[in-house]
Formats: sequence, C-alpha cells, structure tokens
Amino acid sequence: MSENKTQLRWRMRAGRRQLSAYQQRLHGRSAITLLNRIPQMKRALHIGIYWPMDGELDVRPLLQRFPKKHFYLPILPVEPHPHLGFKQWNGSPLPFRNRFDIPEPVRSPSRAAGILDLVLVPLVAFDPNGARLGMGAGFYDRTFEHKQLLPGSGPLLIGAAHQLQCVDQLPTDNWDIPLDMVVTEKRIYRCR
Ligand SMILES: Nc1nc2c(c(=O)[nH]1)N(C=O)[C@@H](CNc1ccc(C(=O)N[C@@H](CCC(=O)O)C(=O)O)cc1)CN2
Ligand SMILES: Nc1ncnc2c1ncn2[C@@H]1O[C@H](COP(=O)(O)OP(=O)(O)OP(=O)(O)O)[C@@H](O)[C@H]1O
Repeated sequence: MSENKTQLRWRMRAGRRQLSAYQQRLHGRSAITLLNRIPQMKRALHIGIYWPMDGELDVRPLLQRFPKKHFYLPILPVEPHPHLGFKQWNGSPLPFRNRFDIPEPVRSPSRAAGILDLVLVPLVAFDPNGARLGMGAGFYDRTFEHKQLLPGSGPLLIGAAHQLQCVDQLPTDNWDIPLDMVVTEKRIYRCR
C-alpha cells in the first residue's frame, strides 16, 4: 500500500530534524545563494518568510543579505479570519510566541498576504511539480486560495526545503495550492 499523507509527514519531519546544526547552516546559506539568482527575488520588495521550527530550512539570513527589502512573518489566524496574517520583521528579538511556540512580531505593521511580492513557504515535503505537504492545518492553502481563482495572481510562492524533503509524487487534494518554485540547498525547481 502506498504511504499516506500522515505517514509521509512523520517520516519527512524526522528526516529534517536529524540534520546537524552545521548542515542546517550550510543548507540555508546555499539555498539563499540560489535564490539570489532568481529575477523575481531581485525585484521583490515585500517578502514573506518564516521562523524555522522542527528542522525547517532556515532562511532568516536573507535579512542580512538583502538589507533594503522588507520581510514579514506569518501570524496565526484569529477567528473569524481563516487567513494567515503577515507582519513586518526587521530581525529584532520576538518575545511573543504563538500556540505552536513560534515567535510572532505582534506589534509590527501588517501587510495583506495577497499583496506581498513573494512568499517563501515552509513545507514538510514537496514534489518537482510544486505539490506541497505542510503541517496539516491548511493555513497556507487557505491564505493563498485566490491564486487558484485568479491564475497568474501574486504573490509568487517559493517553497523552501532541504533536498531530502523532495519526493517523486505527492498525493494532492483539490484545495492544495501549488508552489510556483521550490528552492533547496542543491537546486531551484521551476514548477509552473
Ligand atoms: N515555521 C513555520 N511557521 C509557520 C508554519 C509552518 O509550517 N512553519 N505554518 C504553516 O501552516 C503555520 C503554523 N502551522 C502549524 C500547524 C501545525 C503545527 C503542529 O501540528 N504542531 C505540533 C502539534 C500541535 C501542538 O503543539 O499543539 C507538532 O509539532 O506536531 C504547527 C504549526 C504558520 N507558521
Ligand atoms: N481552501 C480551503 N478551504 C477550506 N478548507 C481548507 C482549505 N484548504 C485547506 N483546507 C483544510 O485544511 C486541512 C489541512 O489541509 P492539508 O493537509 O493540505 O494542510 P497543509 O497544506 O499540509 O498545512 P499547512 O498549510 O498548514 O502547512 C484539510 O483537511 C482541509 O479540509
């Protein structure tokens, strides 16, 4: 029987957690160097990133690499809103942590998800077609649902991952929002 989403999620999460701190740093740095070559990255001014957890690729050094750009972290939805918020982060310490223990810049200015130029999307697994498996709450799918209704609309979604998170083909559901690209420490995948 083929592996289902839940089994795959646990296997991939265990894999990324096993990377050493040294490998983590190396992968983050290599992926950022590759990102540097993407014209849309050079042009982007307002960029969504994330605070890494559970072995996720660390893209925070982007703040030092691109001191003139604005970076934003996801804020968990507050009822009745179904969407992630994005608030600006300039690298300063973040004392507040959300219910998943992820820091949030609660007092910073917001920018609506749909008018960010580019979003680096955390993920558990991806495939070369741009299918994404996340933590299982559907936050990113709901937040960027409009991309399915308005093809070609922004922001550009770039999955950020370790190469070991790549699988041949992921099972997909009709609410899954595909990634436009994926960046790992080894290469860039162009998916659409
Ligand atoms: N770095 C990062 N930030 C992110 C996400 C992400 O995937 N990565 N998210 C992407 O959507 C949102 C948070 N989504 C999450 C969804 C589920 C769990 C989760 O299941 N966590 C625990 C169990 C639950 C708990 O502790 O209460 C776990 O690790 O198993 C965590 C975060 C917003 N911020
Ligand atoms: N656009 C949507 N409208 C309604 N429900 C949705 C939508 N997108 C996702 N969901 C719900 O979210 C749940 C989780 O979806 P899925 O397993 O694809 O999450 P994920 O992409 O792995 O998680 P995340 O984006 O939080 O990292 C699904 O059970 C689905 O019902």
